[in-house]
Amino acid sequence: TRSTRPQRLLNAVRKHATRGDPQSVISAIDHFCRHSEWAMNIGDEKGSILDSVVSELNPEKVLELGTYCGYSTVRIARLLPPGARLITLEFNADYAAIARQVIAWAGLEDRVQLVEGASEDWIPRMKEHFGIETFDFVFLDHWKDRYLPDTKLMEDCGLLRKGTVLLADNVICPGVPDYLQYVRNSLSYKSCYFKSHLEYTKAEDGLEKSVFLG
Ligand SMILES: O=C(NC/C=C/[C@H]1O[C@@H](Sc2ccncc2)[C@H](O)[C@@H]1O)c1cc([N+](=O)[O-])cc(O)c1O
Ligand SMILES: [Mg+2]
Repeated sequence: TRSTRPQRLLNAVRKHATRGDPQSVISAIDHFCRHSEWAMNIGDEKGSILDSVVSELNPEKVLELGTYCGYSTVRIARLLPPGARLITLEFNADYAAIARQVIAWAGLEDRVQLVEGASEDWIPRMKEHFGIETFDFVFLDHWKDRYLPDTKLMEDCGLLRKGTVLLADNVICPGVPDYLQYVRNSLSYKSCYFKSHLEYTKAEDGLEKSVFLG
């Protein structure tokens, strides 16, 4: 049977990246997506914005919604101190299997916990199952119609604290209008837009950074 695009992306990582070198994994995926096959990773341009937000925050507890092949998981985890933890939720078992190998190739498995399942099922279980009190940073990059309900669910489950930062991918393309309207008008958030481009293209896209005010 034909290989899948995530499998071909993993092959490119194994072929061109150095084990234990996260930057080489990032570069191998970006090269594959620019020159071989487009894939829905955040990419290098928006990825640099993600890097600057994470570096400024130095979060201990991170949640990522939507692992896909693990590209942004590697981008975030490579910037975390060894004691920090990144929990990443992925619904699709095939994507999860690829992402585990990408994360391992980067040598970051010690600070990443990939959980298979749906965010709506796992968000309510973060406290009792993972011993998480609150998250310092949340990266949203999963199904676009889940950004808003999952944000409200995180609020209701007490997983956000004063100062928690939410960073949402694709707020222009494909777009998340209901989520944008909410974080930009709610008195519980201070929100700002980082204009950029859709990964590996010239189309406009951007990231929305929203600080929870409690
Ligand atoms: O559709 C997009 N992303 C949806 C991503 C979804 C990812 O999250 C889980 S779903 C899940 C994971 C966890 N919990 C519940 C559901 C899917 O299995 C996939 O791995 C997208 C599309 C474009 N584009 O240009 O079309 C560009 C992008 O940057 C995108 O992120
Ligand atoms: Mg995205």
